[in-house]
Amino acid sequence: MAKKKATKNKSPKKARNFSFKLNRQQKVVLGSFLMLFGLALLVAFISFLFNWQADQSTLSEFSNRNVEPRNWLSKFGASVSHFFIYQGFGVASFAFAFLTTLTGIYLFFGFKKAALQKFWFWGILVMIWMAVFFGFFSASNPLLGGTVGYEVNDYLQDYIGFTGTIFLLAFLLIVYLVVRLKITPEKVAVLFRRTRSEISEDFNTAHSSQNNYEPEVEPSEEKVAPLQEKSKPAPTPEREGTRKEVSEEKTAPAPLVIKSQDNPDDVEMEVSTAVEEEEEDGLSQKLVKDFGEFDPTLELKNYKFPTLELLKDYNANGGGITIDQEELEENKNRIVDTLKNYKIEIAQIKATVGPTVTLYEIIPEAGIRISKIKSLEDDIALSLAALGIRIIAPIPGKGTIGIEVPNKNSSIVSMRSVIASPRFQNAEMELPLALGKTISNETFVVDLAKMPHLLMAGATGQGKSVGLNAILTSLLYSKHPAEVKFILVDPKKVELTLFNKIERHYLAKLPDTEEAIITDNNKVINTLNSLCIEMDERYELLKNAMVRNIKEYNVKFKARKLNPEHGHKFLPYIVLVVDEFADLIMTAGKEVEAPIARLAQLARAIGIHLIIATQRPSVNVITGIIKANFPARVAFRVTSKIDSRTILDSQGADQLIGKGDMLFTQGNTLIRLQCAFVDTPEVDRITEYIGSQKAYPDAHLLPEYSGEESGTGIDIDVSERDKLFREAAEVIVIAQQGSASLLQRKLKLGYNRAGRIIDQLEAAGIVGPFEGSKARQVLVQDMAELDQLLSE
Ligand SMILES: Nc1ncnc2c1ncn2[C@@H]1O[C@H](COP(=O)(O)OP(=O)(O)OP(=O)(O)O)[C@@H](O)[C@H]1O
Repeated sequence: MAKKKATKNKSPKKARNFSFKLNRQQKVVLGSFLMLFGLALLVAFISFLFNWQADQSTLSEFSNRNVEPRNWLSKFGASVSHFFIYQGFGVASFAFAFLTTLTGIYLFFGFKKAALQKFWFWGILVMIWMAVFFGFFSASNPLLGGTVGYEVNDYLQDYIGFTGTIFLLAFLLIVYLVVRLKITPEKVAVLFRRTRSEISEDFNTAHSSQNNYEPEVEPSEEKVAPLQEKSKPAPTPEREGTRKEVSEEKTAPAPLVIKSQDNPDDVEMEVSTAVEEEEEDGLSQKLVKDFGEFDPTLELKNYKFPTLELLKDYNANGGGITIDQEELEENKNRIVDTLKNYKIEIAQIKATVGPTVTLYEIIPEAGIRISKIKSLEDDIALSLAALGIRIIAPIPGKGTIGIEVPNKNSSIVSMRSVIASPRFQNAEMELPLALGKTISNETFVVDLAKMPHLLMAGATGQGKSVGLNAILTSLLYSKHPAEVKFILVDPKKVELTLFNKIERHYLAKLPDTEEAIITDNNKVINTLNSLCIEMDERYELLKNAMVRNIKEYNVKFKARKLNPEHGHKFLPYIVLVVDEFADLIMTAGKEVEAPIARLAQLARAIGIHLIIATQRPSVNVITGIIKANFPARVAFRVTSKIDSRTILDSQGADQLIGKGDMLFTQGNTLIRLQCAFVDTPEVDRITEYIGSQKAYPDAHLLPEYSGEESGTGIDIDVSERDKLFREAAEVIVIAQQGSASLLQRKLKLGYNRAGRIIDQLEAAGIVGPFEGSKARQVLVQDMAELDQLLSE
């Protein structure tokens, strides 16, 4: 709109009214004049350097046509040069000739004028500086500093002395280098380092004599680009200077050419439109050029990722998978015999030995019904005298039937082995999780960002907590503290405490809370609601940045295309981990279910991911709405087929053997995995290693959420008051303490009901508004006052 308006206003008619607005022809004429005039000055100045003494006597006889100066531009050249060089700025006057020529070029080609103004501003300052600098030597050669240089230098020396003048000039030089050429000590250091490495590279490759000046420029320029991409310090000042000019020259004429082709008569307004666009886009490029890409890790730039040595190597002590030929043969024979008893002939059998389970793949003879084999599950288990046999009929995508038989001696899948595996190390994922190893002993890595939430279930002691630790460890080994934040909910109070050590690196919490790890279920509600606010804020940022997800947003932010002054900031991923979800649902019910469902439905695009673990995978814990939004699920061993169905929508989890044996699904197929094992001492070492490093001043703060209870104007109908309202009021007034937990204890209420009564008491004016972690103020002093209030 604005552009259109500007374009419309600048009609050619109007433009003609302003004498300083030149049309294209005028610009070309004036440009060519200035170019040639600048070149003439250059020629005259050069000639003056050689002939100034001989020509000096001719200056006073300008009108005498018989006098012929030696200057290549005759009388004009001698006079102008004398004026600029001798009486003016000395050799620094060459800058004037250069600036004039440059102005001509800009007008001739129609480049944008903003850059030109800068050239003149800085050019004149440089000219004066050089004149004063050369003023030191004017006594031996008056051409060096010119009269201006000599006089100013002399003047300065009178007042601040020789040394003072040198200091002043040195300071001005530094100002120029820093402000104009943007040279900083860091950049010089980088230049120095790079030049050194380039020299040694050149030395190593031993380029022959072809390696003259020109080809050398190319490769070094090429090297600059990737360096900048990687947000490393900017290129050398000289190169940067030239790059800037080149880019200005390259970008500026482009619109002109297009416009002049489009509409040759109306060049002026077209050019001004183009400049507007240029500057918008140019700013981010310039910022990236000047400061490199935004680096979110800069604040903790010396942060060191935990090393592999912190993890125990279980395979070092004779661990690892051992193939027991005898056991394999025995199991094979039993499978074949059992099936034979039921008249099922086998065409082929193949075994794949995994860490805890061996998969026997069988191809039955033609004409055998798969359901028949499936129904023999218990019989096969009986004949093999083994627990945890699972029959997969057929194995998806393979056309075979799988029988999984637990190994007599299972081997531990160490966290170290999965973290060190190339699959994890080279994973190009946003949030890689090394969950464990598959039955064919391949490391299994998934991207939490793609899941986008994970539901975990398993009976007590089957490996859930180890699984959660493995997930958190994976993220600690792959993500910088600036890139991911955890919110840990641990009602058991003991499982995740170790992560307290990394509070100021990796954890997020509500403002004004002391502990980052949430152990109180009541506080979870506030955190979840605060996360919903964070989600809404992030969506707003994404909308303003016109991107669809957090990845695109952060890429744009790193490229400095989003202005932090407009509220934009680098967004870390947020991973919410709830260790005992059943407990939470029991105490807070709908109040947690609603925000969890909302987050699960909407948070995927903005980088909030939920990992929810539960011992009791019953339908009132994992409700339909939660299940629908958690397509990725992990089941450790559960106690019943019904539990298995609740979590996986199919049986199988009840046939697992425990100790980290698990089934993973992200849709249709079930994958059997042995979870990576990470022990408490290992987690302790990792968190200690991270915690001992420099941290942020505080944990990542979530948006403030004051709690719904604080809602002013709670308007509750008297008829809707709880049956226990009066008793509750009495308890509160007697104790003079307005807390829901007091009501819970005294009246044996659930948290929800107690909270509702507190709301009603607030509406009745008996207690004050919600005050964060403090109990509410009781507004009624004694029972008499309460009686009076209630009778009213
Ligand atoms: N991946 C694994 N590999 C080997 N052993 C494991 C693995 N996971 C768990 N175990 C064994 O099982 C034990 C119990 O695991 P864990 O504490 O994770 O169970 P849990 O499901 O969290 O139990 P609870 O719900 O009672 O906390 C561990 O101490 C460990 O000995």
